[in-house]
Amino acid sequence: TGSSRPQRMLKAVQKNATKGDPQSVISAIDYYCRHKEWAMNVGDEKGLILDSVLTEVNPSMALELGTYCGYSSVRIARLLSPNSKLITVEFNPAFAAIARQIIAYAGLQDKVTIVEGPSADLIPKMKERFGLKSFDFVFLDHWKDRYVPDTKLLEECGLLKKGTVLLADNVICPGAPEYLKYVRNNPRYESRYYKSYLEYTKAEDGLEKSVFLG
Ligand SMILES: Nc1ncnc2c1ncn2CCOCCNC(=O)c1cc(-c2ccc(F)cc2)cc(O)c1O
Ligand SMILES: [Mg+2]
Repeated sequence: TGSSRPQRMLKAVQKNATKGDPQSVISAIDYYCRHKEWAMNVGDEKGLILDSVLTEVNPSMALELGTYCGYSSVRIARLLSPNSKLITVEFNPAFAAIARQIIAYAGLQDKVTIVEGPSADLIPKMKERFGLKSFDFVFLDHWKDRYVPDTKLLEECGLLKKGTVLLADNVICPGAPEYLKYVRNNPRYESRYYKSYLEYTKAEDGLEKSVFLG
């Protein structure tokens, strides 16, 4: 059997990016996915919005749900201050294996912890496993029908604090309509939509930024 799309993406990084240079890893993936083979990375256009929200929040502890090949893990980790950390959760072991190699190629392995398994099982174990109190920033990019249950779970597990920023990918395409209803009609969140485009396409998509008010 041949290679997988994630394996071909890793090869493109190893061929076209510079080891230890996160921006070159990001550019190599964006070039490959725009000109050779589409893949479900947050991409360069929504990636600029992610960058600007991250720079504003400057999180000490960040959580990502849905690692895929590690593109957004690299985008997030490259902007973290020293001693700040990213925990990223991936369900699919094959994706996690590629992500680990792409994150290491970017030289960001010391800032990123990849945890494999379903978010529903892992979120309740976060405090004890990582000795953390709460997250300052959460990037939701996993199964779109898990956005609401996992947000509720984060609340119930006391992993959100006043001011924690949730940023959700794909709220238009593939869409997360239940999530938009949940955060927009909820007095505990201050929500805002950033209109953009589905990665590497002209289709509409966007990010929803929701600040937890405590
Ligand atoms: N419970 C869990 N815990 C941990 N990990 C978990 C989990 N459950 C699942 N996973 C990992 C699943 O990751 C994939 C989720 N992402 C997407 O499905 C996605 C799809 C498109 C897309 C596809 C086709 C089109 F035509 C148009 C758009 C674009 C995107 O930007 C996407 O993000
Ligand atoms: Mg996405």
